[in-house]
Amino acid sequence: MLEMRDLSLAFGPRPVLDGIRLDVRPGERIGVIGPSGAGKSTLLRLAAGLLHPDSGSCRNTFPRTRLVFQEPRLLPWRSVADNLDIALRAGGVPGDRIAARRDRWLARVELADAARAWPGELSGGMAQRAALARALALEPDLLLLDEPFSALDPALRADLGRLCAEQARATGAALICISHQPWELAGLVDRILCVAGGRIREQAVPSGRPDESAAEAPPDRPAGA
Ligand SMILES: Nc1ncnc2c1ncn2[C@@H]1O[C@H](COP(=O)(O)OP(=O)(O)OP(=O)(O)O)[C@@H](O)[C@H]1O
Repeated sequence: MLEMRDLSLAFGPRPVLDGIRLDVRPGERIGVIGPSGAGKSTLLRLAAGLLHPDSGSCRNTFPRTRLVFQEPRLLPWRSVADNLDIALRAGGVPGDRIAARRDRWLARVELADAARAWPGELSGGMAQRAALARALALEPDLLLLDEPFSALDPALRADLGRLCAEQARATGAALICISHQPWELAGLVDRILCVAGGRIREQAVPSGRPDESAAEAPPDRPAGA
């Protein structure tokens, strides 16, 4: 369970987040949208424990939280396989299970043939898939996605979004995914939060691309209510 209560955080004089209340329960899949600079990444970093609020509280009792960033952040001096192995070892996976787990996840993101490659030899999309495999292989129960697919082509973006949502459904993990395209979250999330002006508001989940459904609905109720 992730529980934010009256959470506020400022960088300088202006609060980025101001009096946030949010509950995320196991199995919930949440999209986060909002204008650039509104505080979406800050919200995820607070959830991951990388930042602490100035006031209020952020309580994360999910035992395994993983945050996937916009950039892959692979260790450049280790092979793709080693990048996963190191994370799995640090995550407490028993040594005799690491190779099988790593191979299964590299296959799921179609990188089985790139296991021995260096991160510098990968395309942007391949590197991002490796970073995602590294996160999912740890079987997180809270997966935080900070626009990790934004630089990828739309088809791959949709595939990887589906993979995350399927994995979350299969394992009962909670997922929070930032996106600049609300319609991309259709079918992947149960709730959408819009971050703006330091606050979050719940917003209807679109049913598909804008040409397939009505335009995104206006905010209708406060989040956490
Ligand atoms: N470590 C930091 N130090 C100072 N200011 C910061 C820091 N991190 C974020 N900010 C500021 O806080 C605000 C919110 O940043 P954040 O990255 O959370 O926005 P965002 O909604 O994720 O934006 P984008 O959609 O452009 O990624 C911005 O004005 C940013 O400049």
